[in-house]
Parts: sequence; structure tokens; C-alpha cells
Amino acid sequence: MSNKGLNACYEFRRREIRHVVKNIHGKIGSLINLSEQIFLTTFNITVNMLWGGSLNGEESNLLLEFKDRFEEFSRLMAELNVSDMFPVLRPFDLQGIESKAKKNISWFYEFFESVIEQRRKLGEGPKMADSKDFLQQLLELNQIGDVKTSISMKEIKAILLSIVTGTTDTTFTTIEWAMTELLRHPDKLRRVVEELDAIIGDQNIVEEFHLPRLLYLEAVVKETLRIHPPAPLLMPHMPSETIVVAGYTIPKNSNIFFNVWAIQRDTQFWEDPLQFEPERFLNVIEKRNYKGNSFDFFPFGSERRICVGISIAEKIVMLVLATLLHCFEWELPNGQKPDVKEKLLLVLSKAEPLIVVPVARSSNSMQYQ
Ligand code: HEM
Repeated sequence: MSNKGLNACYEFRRREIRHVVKNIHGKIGSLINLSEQIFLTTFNITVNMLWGGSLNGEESNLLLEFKDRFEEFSRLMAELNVSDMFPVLRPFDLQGIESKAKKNISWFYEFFESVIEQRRKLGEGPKMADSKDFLQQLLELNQIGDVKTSISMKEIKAILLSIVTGTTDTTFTTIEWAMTELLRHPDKLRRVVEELDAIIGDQNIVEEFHLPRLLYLEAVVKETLRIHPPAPLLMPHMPSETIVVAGYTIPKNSNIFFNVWAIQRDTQFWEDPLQFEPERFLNVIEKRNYKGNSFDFFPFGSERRICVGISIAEKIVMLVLATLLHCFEWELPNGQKPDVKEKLLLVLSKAEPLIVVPVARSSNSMQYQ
């Protein structure tokens, strides 16, 4: 999505953020599963931008089913499959991984079919400033007679699935880890809140135009992506020719994984690498950006296959985090620190959900009602 398109759908992001603040506000003082709230928000922001819809209220059961199915699908994708080692066994699907994955994909595709059907009945759908939403653009590509540029309905569903999953899970897990690290490091949390109070104040809500001025929060997000990169091995890469790199021969068509998780924790590049220290990004902002031009920090990959969603990811992560921290203080049950146990499915996420008690920063959170 172009910058113009991204800005055009800001209203959708804003609406979802207000919705989550209202939701959490209703639970002040009680234990909540913050991970679930963050997932709900990132999912709804994504689908809002794609087709102007969201799943709230009674429909949130459907959202939770989506989350469960997606988790199962991720687990299946991450499971060791003997057919990958012995392709001759593939037709037998000995562990049933392929058939279970296909069942999940059918469920996702049926879900998208109902969204498309609804769109067909309603016409063009909500307008974002002067541009059409993403689903409308895909449907128009489907109508084109030219075989070279036209896309099939199956391709539309596959694109929707990869964007919903690629956006929701990566941004969700980044926000969850950032909140976890801040709750483990009260001094860093205090610095974020001081910055928010200085730049946003208590009479305004966080808006996207504030984000470029939140330099400490940006450093927090970078430090989170350094220690907890959502895609720790990036995507598999495959050279089209045999090449020699640093004296090692890499045969054509081999599967190559870059262990960015290990590189970003390597003492050769990082002092005290296991320490959560956002300050390290304040001094070298020019060098350590998301462009993948520094091979000690590249959570979005690099070069030709670099993530295409960097700008949108930055906006979602910063906006949600800034809002959660501007509106509420967060207490932990029995004063315990949240743990940092990881689980690797399609993304590297927190093994246990973040369970916390929201406390209103009164004047701030009222601005969002
Ligand atoms: C914090 C959030 C995100 C992280 C950490 C992340 C990370 C990555 C990584 C590591 C890759 C593979 C790069 C490589 O192997 O060299 C990738 C690819 C991709 N990402 Fe993201 N991503 C994020 C958010 C998003 C969002 C919001 C979108 C939605 C538009 C998106 C869409 C994609 C697509 C389409 C690709 C495949 C690009 C290609 O193969 O050419 N990502 N991402």
C-alpha cells in the first residue's frame, strides 16, 4: 500500500484504537488478558484496512475462532514433517499435517468468501478519503479481461490470507513483547511515559502525526525487534545459481535460513546483548534503521525480498503501544514480573499470554471516549 493509501485509511486504525481503549476502560482494576486485546486490535486494524470491516461484540467469537485456527495452522507449519526430509513419502501424508493444514485453509477461504459475498451485495464498500479499499482493488483486478493482469478468486483469497496473517501476527507479537519488556524494566517504562506526557499531554489523544516525535518509544520498538524478532529465521531464501560466499559454496536451489535472532544477540556486534537497552538505538539512529543495510540488525530482512509492510507495521506498533501507555498504567498480579519464555510457530511469540491489571490515567483515557 502506498503512503497515500496508508494515510487514507488512518481513520480505520483510529477507530479500532478507540474501541480497544473503551473496552479496556470497562475492565479497569480487574485482571485482563492483554495479549488477547492486542491480537483483537491488530486483527481488526488489518481487516478494517483491507475491507472496512472488523469483528467486535458478538462477532468477537468468530475472531477468537480465527485466532485458534491461525495458531493451529502456524503450529502445523512449524511441525517437523518427515515428508520434507523424504519427499517420496509426501503422497502418504504420514503425520496428517497436510490434510489438517488444508482443512484450516478451507475454513479461512470460506470466511473470505463470505466477506467477498457481502461486498458484492453492498457495492463498493467504505471509501477511504479518495481511494478504494484493498479488497475493492483486488476485485477490480479480477474483473479485468486481460489474462496477464487479471487475478483469480483463488488468488484473491490467498493474498487476503497472507496479508491478514502476515500483518496481524507480526505486529501483535512485537507489541506483546514490547509491553512485556517495559513491564520488566520500570525505569524504561517511566521514560516512555514521560515522553508521551511531554509530547501528547493529558488533553489530547495519541495521533499518528505525533509518532515521528516519539524517539524513545521508537528506540523501544527497535530494541524489542532486536531481542525478539518475530521472524527469527526470516523467510527461506533459495539461490538461483551456485554461489560462493565468504569461501563457502552454496549450491543452486538450496534452502537458506538467516538466523537473525542469533545475529541480533551476538556479542561480536552488541554489547551486553541480552540486556533490554533501548538507549543503544538513540545514539546510532542513522545506522540502525529498518532498511536492512546493516547486517547486525535486520528484523524485516534485506534487499529484494525485504518486508513490504515496514511502514504500516511501524505505524500500527507505535500507535497501539503509545495509546496503551498513554491511557493506562499496568499492574502485574502479585507484583510478579512477566516471563520471557518464547514459543516458535510461524512467528516467535511469547509462550504465555500477558495477564495484567489496567489502571486508568484518568484524564488521558477519558479523551478517547
Ligand atoms: C513487525 C512487523 C513485521 C515484521 C517483523 C516483518 C518481517 C518480515 C520478514 C523478516 C520478511 C522476510 C524478509 C526476508 O526473508 O528477507 C517479511 C516479508 C514480508 N512481509 Fe513482513 N513483517 C512485518 C509486518 C508486515 C506487514 C504489516 C505486512 C503487510 C503488508 C507484511 C508483509 C510482508 C510480505 C508481503 C512479505 C514478503 C515479501 C517478499 O517475499 O517479497 N509484513 N516480513
